[in-house]
Amino acid sequence: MSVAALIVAAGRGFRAGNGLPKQYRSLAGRTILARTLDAFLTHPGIDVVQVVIHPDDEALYRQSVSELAPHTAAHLSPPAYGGETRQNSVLNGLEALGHSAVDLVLIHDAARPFAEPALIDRAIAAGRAFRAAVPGSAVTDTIKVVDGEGRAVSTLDRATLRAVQTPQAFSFNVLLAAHRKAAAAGLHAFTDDGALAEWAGLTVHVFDGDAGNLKLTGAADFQAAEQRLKGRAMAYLTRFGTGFDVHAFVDGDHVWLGGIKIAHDRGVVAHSDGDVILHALTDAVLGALADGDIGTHFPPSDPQWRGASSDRFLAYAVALVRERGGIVDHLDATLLCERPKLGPHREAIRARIAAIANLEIDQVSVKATTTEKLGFTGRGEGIAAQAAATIRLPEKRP
Ligand SMILES: Nc1ccn([C@@H]2O[C@H](COP(=O)(O)OP(=O)(O)OP(=O)(O)O)[C@@H](O)[C@H]2O)c(=O)n1
Ligand SMILES: C[C@](O)(CO)[C@H](O)COP(=O)(O)O
Repeated sequence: MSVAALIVAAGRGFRAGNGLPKQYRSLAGRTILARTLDAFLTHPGIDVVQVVIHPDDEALYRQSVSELAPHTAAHLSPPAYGGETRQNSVLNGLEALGHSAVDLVLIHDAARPFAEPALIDRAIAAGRAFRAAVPGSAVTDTIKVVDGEGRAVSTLDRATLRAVQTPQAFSFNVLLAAHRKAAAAGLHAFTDDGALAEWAGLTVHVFDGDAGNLKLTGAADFQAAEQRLKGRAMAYLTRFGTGFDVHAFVDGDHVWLGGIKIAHDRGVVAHSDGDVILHALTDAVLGALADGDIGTHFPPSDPQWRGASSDRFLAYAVALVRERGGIVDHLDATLLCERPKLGPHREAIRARIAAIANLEIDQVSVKATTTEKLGFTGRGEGIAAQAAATIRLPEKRP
């Protein structure tokens, strides 16, 4: 049985304000969408993850995916485009998934980044048992029906009410048929798939939700989520890693430094593009993770890394930190050579490293020193860089 997660991320987030669609806002250094995707991509019960995005958000989507570890992101299907309403977006995602052999589908809001593995386990089990199942929690407020003037019309029996969340689990074919039927009937505004399934005549089972599975809707929700992650930050351990890299000079007309191509009267001998700053930084991040070095992850014997842009090495190492629920706090590199001079390129290099690692520029430092004409760098035989990375890793995965 193949289980798919369909993540709807095509909304505009009007109620949250802030301009940026809320699923692409950052929470403690990581976008909400990356957090949501990670929960499903790393769950062993999920075989395929389909995301539905707004056509204007391609670049934002790619940025969020770059925060995932590459081996995790490999399980993502190409994104589908959403529609005017959440319901339309779900239908588009189901149609996109229709080409894979999916039996059970979990529909989940991108705006709910705190879905715990146990909740996903419950959704899969209930979906298998009941064909249509939604997570719900008892309500603690008294709920009143009001008229257009704000007057209470009636008070509902709280004991019969449940506040419903996602992920909602359905037999794939059953939900797709119900969605097509609703669209054909001109109905497009069901606020959840459970309601649409009820309309289509299905019996929808309610299983235990999770009070922590917050949907980020208004500004206050973002503050609460930040607070929650700050609370978790108490349980983070700071780790520090160092890196060092050398390349020999040969005939050539440029060098790559910190992801920037710099005209020079020498080139470097390298399997990749020979960017000593990015290589040293990659090793520093891997060092902080205690997870081997650049050669372990990108063997020089592997022809696919010949001439490779070193951007991907650093992006990969940073994604590993984030995949483990960690945060990169600071990257610092020192270039060792007589020439080229770093000064004219320093800000461009800092900006480029910040973009590769998805950091603010004030989290990136780049410095340089000559070695007073001593040693191989002093004689102009080669170029070197050393680097340090400060990261935080959770004692317990968030
Ligand atoms: N046309 C839409 C509308 C919503 N969603 C997604 O459905 C989820 C729940 O919707 P909501 O929280 O209402 O998000 P928005 O529609 O973005 O918010 P708002 O109503 O404030 O604009 C979100 O992950 C949102 O991206 C979607 O994929 N397509
Ligand atoms: C699907 C949902 O999250 C269940 O609580 C909710 O109905 C989505 O509502 P929204 O208005 O699209 O945020």
